[in-house]
Amino acid sequence: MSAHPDRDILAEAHGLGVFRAGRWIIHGIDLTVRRGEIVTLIGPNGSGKSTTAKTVIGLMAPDAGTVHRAPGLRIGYVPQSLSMDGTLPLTVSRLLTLTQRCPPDAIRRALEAVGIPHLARAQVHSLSGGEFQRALLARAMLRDPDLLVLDEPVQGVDVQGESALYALIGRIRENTGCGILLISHDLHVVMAATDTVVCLNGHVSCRGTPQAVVSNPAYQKLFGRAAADTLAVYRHHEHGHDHDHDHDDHPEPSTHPRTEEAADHAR
Ligand SMILES: Nc1ncnc2c1ncn2[C@@H]1O[C@H](COP(=O)(O)OP(=O)(O)OP(=O)(O)O)[C@@H](O)[C@H]1O
Repeated sequence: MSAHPDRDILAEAHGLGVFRAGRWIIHGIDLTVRRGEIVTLIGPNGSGKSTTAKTVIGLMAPDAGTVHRAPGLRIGYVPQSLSMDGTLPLTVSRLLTLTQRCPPDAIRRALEAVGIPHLARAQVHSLSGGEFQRALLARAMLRDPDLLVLDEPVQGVDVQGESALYALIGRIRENTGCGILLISHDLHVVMAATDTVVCLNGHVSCRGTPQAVVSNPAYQKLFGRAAADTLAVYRHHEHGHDHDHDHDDHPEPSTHPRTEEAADHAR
């Protein structure tokens, strides 16, 4: 973390609330993403992860609270789903330039960065799930974002592919210094790759480092059996990697290792 943490803030939300169809689908959410930090929103289906992310980046207007974004902030966003007509001929290169103009060299570099330079001319509908997610990531990176927002980036990807994608996301953070807001409802893989986990259930149930969150009763209550499994996996993971982490080859988490329980006033 730099000596000027406030200058590193890319986006910050206070007391965020979104009211739809007669109810608060999220409320009272505080969230900060800093340069070089990976923040992961986890929570069950319908817990408000996508709504929170969309509000933070300005795609949705909040009905309560405030959002501050750094002036001139460049955002790369990979939405949860992208409906595409499978019959439409569309190459990967063209997918990358549908909504933005960029030179062939930039396309090549973006595809290289996500490990699929050989697929530039492939048809999008022929890609595997993992290749498609990588292509979407390349598309978001073409904007040279300060803040990369990835809504369920590993959906449709097998377990091995998942780890590879999270490793890639970690490398993107290290190589570009961007901040990353990740959304996920899977637990252990994403948590290991994260600085700060925010556990949502309409409101913030708990937050902190992955270590702090997995031990938090609010997290365990929200995820039940899956939480216990994560705890076991995470401890195993941590233990298994202790010796590697003696050398300072991983950046320190960029937020304080705190665990915070919000008042449980949901709904
Ligand atoms: N425009 C809307 N009008 C009414 N309800 C909405 C609207 N948008 C979202 N919701 C509801 O708000 C809740 C939160 O939705 P959101 O997509 O943010 O959840 P999520 O945590 O991302 O879920 P998932 O894990 O299933 O992707 C859901 O119950 C959803 O049905």
